[in-house]
Amino acid sequence: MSRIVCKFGGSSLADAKQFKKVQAILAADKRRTIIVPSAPGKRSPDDAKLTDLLYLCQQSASVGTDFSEAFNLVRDRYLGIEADLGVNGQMADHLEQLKGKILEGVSRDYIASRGEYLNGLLMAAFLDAEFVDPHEVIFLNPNGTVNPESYEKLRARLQNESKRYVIPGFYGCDNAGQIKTFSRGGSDISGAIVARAINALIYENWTDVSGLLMADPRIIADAKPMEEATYAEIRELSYMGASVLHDEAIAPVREVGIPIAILNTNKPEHHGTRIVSKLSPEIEKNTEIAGIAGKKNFVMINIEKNLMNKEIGFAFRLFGILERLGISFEHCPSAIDSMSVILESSQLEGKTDLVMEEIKRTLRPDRLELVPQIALIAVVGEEMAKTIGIAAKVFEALRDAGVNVSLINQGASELNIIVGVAPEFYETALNALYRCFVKE
Ligand SMILES: Nc1ncnc2c1ncn2[C@@H]1O[C@H](COP(=O)(O)OP(=O)(O)O)[C@@H](O)[C@H]1O
Ligand SMILES: N[C@@H](CC(=O)OP(=O)(O)O)C(=O)O
Repeated sequence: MSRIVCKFGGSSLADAKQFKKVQAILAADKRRTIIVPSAPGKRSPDDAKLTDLLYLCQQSASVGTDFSEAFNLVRDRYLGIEADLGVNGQMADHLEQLKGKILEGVSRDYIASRGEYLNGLLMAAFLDAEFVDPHEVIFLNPNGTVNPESYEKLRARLQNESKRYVIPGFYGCDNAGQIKTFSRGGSDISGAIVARAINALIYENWTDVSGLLMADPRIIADAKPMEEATYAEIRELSYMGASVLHDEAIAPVREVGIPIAILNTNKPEHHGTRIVSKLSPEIEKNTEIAGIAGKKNFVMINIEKNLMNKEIGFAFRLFGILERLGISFEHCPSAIDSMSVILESSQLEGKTDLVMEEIKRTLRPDRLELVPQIALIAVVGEEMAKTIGIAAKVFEALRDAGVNVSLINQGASELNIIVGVAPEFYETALNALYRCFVKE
C-alpha cells in the first residue's frame, strides 16, 4: 500500500477539538498512516504559540528571571488537551521534567523542540500510534540541511506499512548528538523529509487555509486560491513570505517528484493546492502569474565609487567582507559606479557598524548609505517568461498607485520580478499588483 504523510501545523493542533478533526481526517483515508505534528499553535489571533512560550521560558531562565507565567501557559495547554481528549500522555511528569531542564539551562533548541515532542506524545496516545523520536532518525548537518543518512534510518524505522506512526516535526539530531531545531516553521521540512524517506504517495500539509492563496490573505482578504502550482513557484513564494509552507520543505520531495497537497484541517473536503513539477494543461488559468508575496524586513546598503567598473575584484572584496562576518545576502543590483546589497534585517543584527566600517576600510567608497528598512515584493509565475508585457504591467500598476520603486530585480530563470519599495508603500503596492493581475 502506498502511504500518505500528513503534517499538521500548529493551527491544526491548537486544542482537543482540533485533535479530533485530525482523527477524522486520518479515518477518511486509510493510507494516511504517518503523522508529523507541530506544537500547538494559536487558538485565536491574540493567543500564543507554544513554541514562542518555550523560547520565552528559556530566555527568561538564561538571564535569571522568573519564567513561571509563560511556563504555566505551556503547562495549562498540554494538561488541558490531555484532559479534554481523555488520554494518558503522562503530561504532568513530562512537564515537571521540562521545568527542571529549563532551570538547568539546557540549550535553546532542546527547550523549543519540546513543543513538538510533547504534542507528538499526546497525539500518539490519542491515535494509539507508535511514537518515533526524530532525535533518533533525523540527522542535521551544521548548516541545518538534512544528512541523507536520515532517509535510510527513517525508512527502516517506519517500515511497517500497516502501522500508524507519529513523528514530531521541527527537530532532529546534530553531529554532536544534541537536539537541533530547524528554523521557524520547520515542521514542514520534517514532513517533507519523512515523505521522501518512505517514498510517500503524497505529502499532505494540513493548515488553516484551503491551500495557498495568490497573495497573503491578511493583506488581500479576497485573494484567490491556487488549485495547482509548481515546486519552483511555491519555493519562490514561500521564500518571499507566503508562510504556509517553509521554502526548504520543497527540495526533499521535489527531487523525487512526490506531490505536496496544502489542505485545510477546518475544511477537509476542499481540494486545496497541489504542488507538482509541471502544471496540468487541463487546469484553466485566467492570469499569467502564480502569485505575489513579500516581506518588509530587509535592509539595503548602497555603495558608490567613481570608476568602480575599472576596479577589478571590487565585488569579490565586498562579498569577502560578508563571508568573513557570516552574513548572507539576498540581492545585489549594480550600475557602472554603484552597487547595492539587500539583506534580511536579521543578518545585520549586532553587526551593522562592523559591516559599514569594514566596507569603508576595504573598499574606500565615495558614498556609503544604509537604508534601514525596505520591503520586497515578488510577482511569481512559470508562465511569465513566455508572456510579453509582464514587467510593463507591474510598473504601470505601481505608477498608477503612486508607489515609488527603489529597486528592481529579475533572475535569469524569469520566474519572478522583484521590486523594492519603502515599507509604508508595502500594502498599497501589494494591492495594486494583485488587482492588476487578478481580475474579479
Ligand atoms: N499566500 C498565502 N496563502 C495562504 N496563506 C498565507 C499566504 N501568505 C501567508 N499566509 C498565512 O499563512 C498561514 C498558515 O501558515 P502557518 O501559520 O505557518 O500555519 P500552520 O500553523 O498550519 O503551520 C495562514 O493562516 C495565512 O495567514
Ligand atoms: N512550532 C514550530 C515549528 C512549526 O513548523 O510550526 P507551525 O507548523 O505551527 O508553523 C514553530 O512555531 O516555528
